[in-house]
Amino acid sequence: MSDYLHQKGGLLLSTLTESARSSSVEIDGLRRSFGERAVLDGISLRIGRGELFGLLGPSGSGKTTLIKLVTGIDRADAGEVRLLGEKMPKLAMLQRFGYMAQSDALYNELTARENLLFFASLYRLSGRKRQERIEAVMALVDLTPHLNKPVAAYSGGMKRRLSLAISLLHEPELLILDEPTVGIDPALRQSIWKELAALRDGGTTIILTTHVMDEADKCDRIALLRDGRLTAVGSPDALKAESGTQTIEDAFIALGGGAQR
Ligand SMILES: Nc1ncnc2c1ncn2[C@@H]1O[C@H](COP(=O)(O)OP(=O)(O)OP(=O)(O)O)[C@@H](O)[C@H]1O
Repeated sequence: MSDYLHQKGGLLLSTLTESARSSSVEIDGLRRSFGERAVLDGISLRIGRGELFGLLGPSGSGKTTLIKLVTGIDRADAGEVRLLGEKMPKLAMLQRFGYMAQSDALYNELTARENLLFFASLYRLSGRKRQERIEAVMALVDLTPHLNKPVAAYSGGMKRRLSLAISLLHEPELLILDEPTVGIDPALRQSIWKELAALRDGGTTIILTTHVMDEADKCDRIALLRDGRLTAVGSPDALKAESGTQTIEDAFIALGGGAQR
């Protein structure tokens, strides 16, 4: 009997470690209400390591609320989030993921370089490595000539690009991006998507929200959030097949992605 329990325990443990190893993001039974309204009404989801995962939903469906719970910025009323096997919220996890909020969290009175230096110190980057990373991320978002400008003089799109650069600064193994390409020109948007795909190919897990359907099509899997629940989760092709549609936009509408109730 004890052998049996030992074996069963071992099996359970190895299943749990396997799932922790293969999932970057584990969300279980997440609920969040504002007043009477349940914005998230029992969300459960697994996002695998090295997956590029898109979160879609009509405006007001709770995408940002979910992202804030995943990062640990906001607390759920019920349910649990684990990032890279660690229960959130956990301060030490800030080193391990990159986060780009929907509204830019930048110091306007400082230059871009000073903003990057501030975040580099939070991520304990210093010396040559810090310099290399600052140069690399500013080149990536096409802001190198504007490194020494105060952020107050940046346009909205430039601020978005700087926020993206900051989220990438410490080469995190997990990237959480809330509408990363809003206000960014098509050419630069394409190069940012190439970089996101390259990061994913290198093993980085990426979760992002988007309203842009051709971006959703580039994700490995997408989830559709509506009325507090995930109404569909799968690869773009699987969701098109499931809804009998040819485009992700039609699939989005067919699967209940129209305006919120
Ligand atoms: N702190 C808060 N207090 C009260 N209501 C909130 C709060 N944060 C979000 N909400 C409400 O929760 C709902 C979901 O908001 P959320 O920003 O998560 O939606 P979203 O899907 O990200 O929308 P969008 O696509 O327009 O960015 C909205 O009705 C919003 O007004």
